[in-house]
Amino acid sequence: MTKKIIKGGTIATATDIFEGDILIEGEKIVQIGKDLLDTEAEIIDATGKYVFPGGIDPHTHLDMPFNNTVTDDDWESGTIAAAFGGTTTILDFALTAGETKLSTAVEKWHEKATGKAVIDYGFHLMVTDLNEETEKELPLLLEKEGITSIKVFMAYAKEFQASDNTLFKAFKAGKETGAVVMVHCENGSVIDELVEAAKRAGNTAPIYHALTRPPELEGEATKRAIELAHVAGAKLYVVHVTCKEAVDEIVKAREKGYDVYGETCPPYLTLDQSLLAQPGFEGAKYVWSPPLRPKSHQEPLWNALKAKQLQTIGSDQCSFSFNGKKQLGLNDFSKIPNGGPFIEDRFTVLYSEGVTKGRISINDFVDAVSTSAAKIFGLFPQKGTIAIGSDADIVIFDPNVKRIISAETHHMNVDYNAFEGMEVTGEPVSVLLRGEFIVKDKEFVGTIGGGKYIKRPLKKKAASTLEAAVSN
Ligand SMILES: NC(=O)NCCC(=O)O
Ligand SMILES: [Zn+2]
Ligand SMILES: [Zn+2]
Repeated sequence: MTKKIIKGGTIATATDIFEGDILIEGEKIVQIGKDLLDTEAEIIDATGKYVFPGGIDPHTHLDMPFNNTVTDDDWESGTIAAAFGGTTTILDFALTAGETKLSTAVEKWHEKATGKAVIDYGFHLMVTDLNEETEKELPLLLEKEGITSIKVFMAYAKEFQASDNTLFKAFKAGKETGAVVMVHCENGSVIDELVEAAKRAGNTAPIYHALTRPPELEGEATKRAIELAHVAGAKLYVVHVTCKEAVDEIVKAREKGYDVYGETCPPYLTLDQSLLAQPGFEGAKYVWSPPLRPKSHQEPLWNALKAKQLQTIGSDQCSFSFNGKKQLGLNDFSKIPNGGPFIEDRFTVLYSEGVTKGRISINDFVDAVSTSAAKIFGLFPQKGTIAIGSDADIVIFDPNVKRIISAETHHMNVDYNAFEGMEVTGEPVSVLLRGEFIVKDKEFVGTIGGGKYIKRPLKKKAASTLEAAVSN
C-alpha cells in the first residue's frame, strides 16, 4: 500500500486548527501528529500552507437537460474544474422529470458520470410527481442506491414544479426513510404570472428575470416548505437561499426547534442584481434562479452563515456559455437558460470573501464548504474531515497567493466566469482524492473516470413531539 506524509502544514477542520503531519496509507488517513516518520512514505511538504478536508459541493447540475438545452459542463469538465477548485466530492441531482420510473433517472445519471468523474460523487433523487407507483418505488430506490436526499422544486412551473401534494408526499417519504428533503423554494405559479405580464408589457431584457421573481415569493415558498415538512415530520434542506425573507423564515423555524437546514451560494454573498441590468444582453450571464438580489441581502446571508443558521455552501453549478446557449433568450428573458458556472470558484471565493475579510472563521469556512454537507447528507466521517479512518481527501491551500478570477484561466467548459475580475486571496495548490493526487502543484494529474459513486446509509429520524401527539 502506498504511503504519504503531508508535513508541516496547518491542519484546519470544522473544529480545530493546529500544526501537524498526516500519514496516509492507501486511501485512508492513518495517523495525525507532530514530526511523523515513515521511511516508506512519500513526503509532501505543506509548510506555509493550510491543509483542509476536501471540499464537498452538495449542489451541482452536470450534463443536465434544462430550459430546452443541456448544461455545457459534463461530468468530465465539471469534475476537473471542481478538483482544481478544491472539491473532492459532489452531490448532483438525478432528474426524474418525464420519467415514469424513478430508477430510469438514476440509471441515466450513472451513465453520465461513470468513466468521466475525476472526483467522488453521489446523487440526490429529484421527484416531480409522486403517484401510486413512484411513491412505492421511492423508498426502495433510495435504499438500493444509497441515496439519502430527495429533491423537490416549487419553481419552474413549466418544467419541474411539483404540486403541494407531491411536496407533502416527498416529506412523508423523507420522514419514513430518514432521507433529507431538499427544496427549491420559490412560488413558481405566481412567478409564471409575473413573467407573462412582463412579456405582454414588452419587457424582455435580462433584468426582468430578477424583477419577476421577487424575494417575497422566495420567503413565502420557504415558509410553506417549512410548515409542510414540519407537519410531515421530515428534515428539510432549503437549497440556494438568496434573501433576507427566506433567512428570516429559516431562523424562526430553527428557533422553534424545527428540523430545517439551509444552503447559500457564493454569488448571492458577493454579486448583486445590478449585474442583470447592464446594457444589452450582458445581464444574461447572471440569469439563474432564484435571482441575484439587491446588495442589502448579502449581510443577512453572511450573518446567517456565521451563526450557523445556514450550514452549507453549494455551487449550484449549472453552466451555459454566453455566446452559445444563453443566446436562446436574446429577445425574451424567460428563454435564457437558468444557471451559472461556479463549481471551480466556490471554495476559494468563500475563503477569500469570508475568512480573509473577517466575516467567518477558518473553522466556519471548513464547516460550510465540507463538513456540514458531509453530516447532513450522510457522508461523515468517511468524508468532510481530517481524522484517523477518514478518506484521505485533502486540499493543500496557499493562503497568501493573490489572483484574479477569469474565464481565461478557469477549467469550466464555458466562455465566461460570473466572478470575472474579482481579486481573490488563496488557492488550492494540490488536491488528493482517497490518498492519490488529482491536482499536483496546480496541474491536473487525476484519472478520467477515477471518481467513485458513494452510497450513503439512510438513518431514520426519532419521532417529534408533533408526530407523537398525532399518533397517540
Ligand atoms: N439555479 C439555476 O438557475 N439553475 C439550476 C437549477 C436550480 O437549481 O434551480
Ligand atoms: Zn434551484
Ligand atoms: Zn440547482
